[in-house]
Amino acid sequence: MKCGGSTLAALPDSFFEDLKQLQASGIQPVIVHGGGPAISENLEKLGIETEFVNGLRRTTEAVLDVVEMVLAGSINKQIVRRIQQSGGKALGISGVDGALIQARPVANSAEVGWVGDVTHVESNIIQGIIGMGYMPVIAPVGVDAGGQRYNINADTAAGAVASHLGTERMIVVTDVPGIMKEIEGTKQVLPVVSVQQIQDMIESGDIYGGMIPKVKAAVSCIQGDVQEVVIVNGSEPKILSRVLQGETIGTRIVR
Ligand SMILES: Nc1ncnc2c1ncn2[C@@H]1O[C@H](COP(=O)(O)OP(=O)(O)O)[C@@H](O)[C@H]1O
Ligand SMILES: CC(=O)N[C@@H](CCC(=O)OP(=O)(O)O)C(=O)O
Repeated sequence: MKCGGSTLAALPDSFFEDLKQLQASGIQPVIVHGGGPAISENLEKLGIETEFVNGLRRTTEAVLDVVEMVLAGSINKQIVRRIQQSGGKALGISGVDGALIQARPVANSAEVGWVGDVTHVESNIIQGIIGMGYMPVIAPVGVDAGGQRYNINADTAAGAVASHLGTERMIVVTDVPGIMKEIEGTKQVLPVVSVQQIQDMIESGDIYGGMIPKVKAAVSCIQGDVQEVVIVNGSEPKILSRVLQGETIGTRIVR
């Protein structure tokens, strides 16, 4: 599951209770989280300028310090604490620990700086945490063999984790009820979207901004073992169990 920074603060206690119940019923959720708004807030407090290039934060060494502090620090621990408060068992880890998320510079690194693409995920670490009875909560910071850190878009990191784990499904929890499109003057949630429709909607501008890395990550993981990616709003009651029960909610992205 990917939990977006857009929705983290607004997630109700019932979201974490639902998660705990899923864990207790034998389902093994794995969380990769974002935290874009909290990073921007902290950069602003420190007087460090921030800018996005095609949805990716331009990441200097100074920005990287704040990204790691916020993602692997406060945000990661906030999620762990909320799961524990609901009675669940969670263990927070960043992509740097155990070289969990291995990365290399993105193709346009001259423009965006220390932003990474995922080259490998040490999925045995995730399996080990699950094996100990804990829910892994992963911050999307990557590392390479030389010890360099990378800022990785959380959707990209979640897609790579889902692919390497070979999970059946990735749920993307965000602040909108799914992929929306204006149909006959009203904005509607599309219940199912194919890879071809996604390409058309990016070209037409119906999918823009923060939705672009989500759909790109979805397309890349459903070309592997992942069967479907579901985009949902985290503030809807019992959203995770409703998706798992097969309710028509949010947007399902299928091959
Ligand atoms: N077609 C679309 N349907 C729904 N949301 C869209 C669409 N295209 C762009 N968006 C935007 O994507 C945003 C979600 O991405 P983002 O803000 O990065 O969230 P997160 O922090 O959860 O990753 C929505 O709030 C919305 O503004
Ligand atoms: C390279 C890049 O842009 N990284 C993101 C990482 C956090 C993220 O993706 O958080 P959301 O899911 O809340 O957007 C950033 O610096 O904001």
